[in-house]
Amino acid sequence: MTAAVSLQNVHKVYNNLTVVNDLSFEIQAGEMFGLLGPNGAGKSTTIRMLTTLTKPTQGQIEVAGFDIVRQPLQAKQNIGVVLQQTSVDGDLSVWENMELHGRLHHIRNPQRQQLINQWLEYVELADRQGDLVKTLSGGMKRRLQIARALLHQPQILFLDEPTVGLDPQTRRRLWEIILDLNKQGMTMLLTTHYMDEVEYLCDRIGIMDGGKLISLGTLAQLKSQYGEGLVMKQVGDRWKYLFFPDLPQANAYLDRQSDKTGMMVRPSNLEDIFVELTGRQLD
Ligand SMILES: Nc1ncnc2c1ncn2[C@@H]1O[C@H](COP(=O)(O)OP(=O)(O)OP(=O)(O)O)[C@@H](O)[C@H]1O
Repeated sequence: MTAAVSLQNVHKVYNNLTVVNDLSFEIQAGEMFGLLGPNGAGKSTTIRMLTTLTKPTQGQIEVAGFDIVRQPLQAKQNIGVVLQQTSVDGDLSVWENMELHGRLHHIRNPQRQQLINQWLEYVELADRQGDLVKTLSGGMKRRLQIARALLHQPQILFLDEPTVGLDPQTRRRLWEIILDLNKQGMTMLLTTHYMDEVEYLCDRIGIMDGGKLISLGTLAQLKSQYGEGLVMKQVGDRWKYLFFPDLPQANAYLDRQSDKTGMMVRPSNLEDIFVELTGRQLD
């Protein structure tokens, strides 16, 4: 497999503050990669560098085989971007937003019209094509952003917190779209605060904290690294977590305790691993 995205020793410094600190990882073609981390971890800054919106202070980034500093235009032609702030123009119609993006990417007619139709159908917005974007719901705006990001047929899609602020049903609908695109071969990187989102969607997970990548692997790898069985022990008003390689060993530990008050056993999950790694809960 070829690396679709590659970061080598990437740093980003704002006003003497290092917000991305020596980040190195690769995303393979066709992979769905999730960057998870608390507020301020550096996820958005990483996505902004990967999508050429800001330059790394140090280090090398290649996207679709192009260096993002030396070949930003070629890199941009190969990526689609859905950022946190809904960046679709509310005073233009759905169709006009797509049309504008198509023109900016020099997609000629009739292909432009055909692609606009195709992607609006795909995200189920064809019947709203004449409506002003400001009349759409949050979920519809996000679907429009995705359709627009796909219009120039990128190989890699970057999604910065794609489901933040959406109701559970709308999140599910977006997840289905994201999974379907990935099934069609799209390489994806998404950032999120939500554990269930990465557990459901991502092949591999990178956990960031304080600008650093503190863990990287599949969910199964992370669980086997930290332990699949968990004993929770109440100490005062806090829970102490004890990891065990598997559930039977966690149960065996509990059985050996003469006083089991305030203790319980369960399989570990990503959130437990995150808390263990960072000492913090996610929002
Ligand atoms: N343009 C900027 N100038 C100065 N500092 C910045 C700038 N952009 C981001 N930062 C700082 O960089 C750090 C990382 O921010 P970033 O937005 O990348 O984190 P994040 O993991 O995406 O957080 P969130 O989940 O809240 O979006 C923060 O301390 C933030 O204040």
